[in-house]
Amino acid sequence: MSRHTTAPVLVADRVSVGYGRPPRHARAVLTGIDATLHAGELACLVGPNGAGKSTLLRSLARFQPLLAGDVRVDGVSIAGYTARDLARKIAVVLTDRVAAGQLRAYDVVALGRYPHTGWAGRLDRDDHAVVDRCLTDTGATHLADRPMSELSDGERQRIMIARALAQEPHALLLDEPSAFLDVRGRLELTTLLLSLTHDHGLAVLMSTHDLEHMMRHADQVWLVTGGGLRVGAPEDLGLDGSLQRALAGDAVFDPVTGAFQTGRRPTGRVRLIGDGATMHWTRRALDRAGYLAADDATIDVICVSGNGQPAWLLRGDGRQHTADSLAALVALLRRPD
Ligand SMILES: Nc1ncnc2c1ncn2[C@@H]1O[C@H](COP(=O)(O)OP(=O)(O)OP(=O)(O)O)[C@@H](O)[C@H]1O
Repeated sequence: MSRHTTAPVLVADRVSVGYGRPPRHARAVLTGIDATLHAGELACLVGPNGAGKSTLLRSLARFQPLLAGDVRVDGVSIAGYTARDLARKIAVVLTDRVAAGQLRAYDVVALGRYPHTGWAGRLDRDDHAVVDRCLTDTGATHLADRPMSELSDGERQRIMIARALAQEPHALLLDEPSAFLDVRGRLELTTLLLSLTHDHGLAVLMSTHDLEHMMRHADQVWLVTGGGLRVGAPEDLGLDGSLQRALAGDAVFDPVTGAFQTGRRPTGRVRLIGDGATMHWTRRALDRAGYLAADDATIDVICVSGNGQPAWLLRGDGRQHTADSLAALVALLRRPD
């Protein structure tokens, strides 16, 4: 499928989710949700702790009943699917630990084929090929023979994603899939999800607290705010202040860098001169140390190169020093002479 496939796969129509029995004993966590997940789209579900992200994901996949409204997948209400047919449409990776006993990782991924196999659950050659492919795609081939009970959190997460992919669903819902992954694992997961969505047309909705990932890669953000949901491109939600209001608390969302920063006020100002990577990391070090880069500041910090090594010249207010590291530069700035 092409990168620009935009057919709606999952549509939430005036949905309320929560706990208890409607109407009298229900406690709604989120209400009035209208949202559409499209083929070929990576959507990130974000919001503060306890806002209702897991509850929404579980409800969209019919793991718990809706309090109101309807969810349609490929045009049909989820209430109208058999469990087996729904599993061909939606796969879910939750954070709950599964009791896999002494099952090997391969067997767990093979369980993902259940919507496609006969009642006996016997896998044919094509099914095994799918399982192998899903293990390869998730970088988990080397784990295939290991018992699930012996896997690390990150390794188990890969297997659970492989299992979900083995269902060959149209929509994949993941609850904080990167929570246990190391830096390399996170990058590989991002690459995998972008390939599944943009190259193969899968619709993916994942909850995350990794805002940098969201800002960089999400086609759409599902932002939980005020007991409801606001959907938009990450940049639009950054520009109109929605991310700041919903997520930042005391932190400040910098609409220029797309990053969240603490609400600490800068303690000094410098004029920063330089370019490239040295300039980038210098700005970060100064920012962390509480110095704002401003063109009208009376102290210059000049990024220079000495013998191919970065170095810095600090000049102004009657003093001039050089520093051979950013730590030294920050120490000089803080020195009260
Ligand atoms: N089984 C349950 N019964 C009743 N209330 C629940 C149940 N599970 C969660 N809740 C409540 O529903 C609300 C939303 O919880 P949920 O786990 O969906 O939030 P979340 O956005 O996923 O949070 P986090 O970012 O911390 O994972 C919370 O107030 C939580 O206490």
